Amino acid sequence: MIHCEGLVKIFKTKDIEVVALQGLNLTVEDGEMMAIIGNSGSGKSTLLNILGGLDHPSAGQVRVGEWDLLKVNDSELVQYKRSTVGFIWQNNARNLLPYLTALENVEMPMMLSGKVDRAYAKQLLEWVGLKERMHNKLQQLSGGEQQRVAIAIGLSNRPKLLLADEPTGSVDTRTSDQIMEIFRRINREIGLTIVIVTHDLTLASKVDRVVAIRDGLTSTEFVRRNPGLDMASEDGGFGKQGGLQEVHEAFVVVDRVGRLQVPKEYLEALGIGGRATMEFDGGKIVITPPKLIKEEES
Ligand SMILES: Nc1ncnc2c1ncn2[C@@H]1O[C@H](COP(=O)(O)OP(=O)(O)OP(=O)(O)O)[C@@H](O)[C@H]1O
Repeated sequence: MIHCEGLVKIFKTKDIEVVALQGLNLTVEDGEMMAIIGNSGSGKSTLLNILGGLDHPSAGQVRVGEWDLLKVNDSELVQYKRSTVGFIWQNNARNLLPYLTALENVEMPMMLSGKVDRAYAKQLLEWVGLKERMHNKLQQLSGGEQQRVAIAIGLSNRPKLLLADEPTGSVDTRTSDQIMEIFRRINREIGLTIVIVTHDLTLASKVDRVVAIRDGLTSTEFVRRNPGLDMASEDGGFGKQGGLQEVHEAFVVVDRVGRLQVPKEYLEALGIGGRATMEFDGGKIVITPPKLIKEEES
């Protein structure tokens, strides 16, 4: 579904350039539900905005389905956004219209794209657990319910890919669990590919694969040890404390030409700056601080 290779995004302002993505590689399979984690400023939203067609990449490759997002023109991009991708933001509910009902809010974007499908709008609200509340005005719904209306809207154009940026960032744990349950269901039942950006490791531990971004590059991948395990139980089947390392195996990402990212903490601990020594001992690759030439000579 998604294929990024060497993806670069540079933001240029008057006097500075920020390289937000520095040659990022990422592949997401059709029907996969995965999460992207990373510190603030690591490039997560930049990546999501590019995948959502909201921002243009600077260089590299980025394909979503049949679309080449580096090459699309403006009218193709409109088509891409209408036909392929759905978006959910942390504060999506803020963009809803308080004086319209939940159902009317879901129908609104359908109207803007020229085709209202009331039966589908109702089905979406049923999927997100708002069957009984679809005729209530938005202002009569709780924050969590409004976020679920926003999810229904994100699905209203029947996307093939759903992008969610901190979708549970401003809701309580119960609503957060409900939202993850909705994602899981639509992922299973209609095979929708879902990419979730989050800071929340508990949330991330509920998906099969988590990709960590550091400084605009994919650095580590966490793959679930037991993907067959039923995730429907309250704690995702992992115990309440199910952190990433407990549930997933961590792999460092090595790109096609052999580049990998060594965590800054490791480098600092060993005092490695611009250079290091690398040795292959037949079973391991060992990176050590460079030996001083003087030492070698003595
Ligand atoms: N429009 C912009 N103009 C200039 N710099 C930008 C712009 N958008 C993002 N950046 C910079 O790009 C880098 C990556 O930002 P991005 O928002 O993608 O990070 P993030 O991982 O989503 O962070 P957060 O978790 O805080 O949302 C940051 O250094 C940020 O300051």
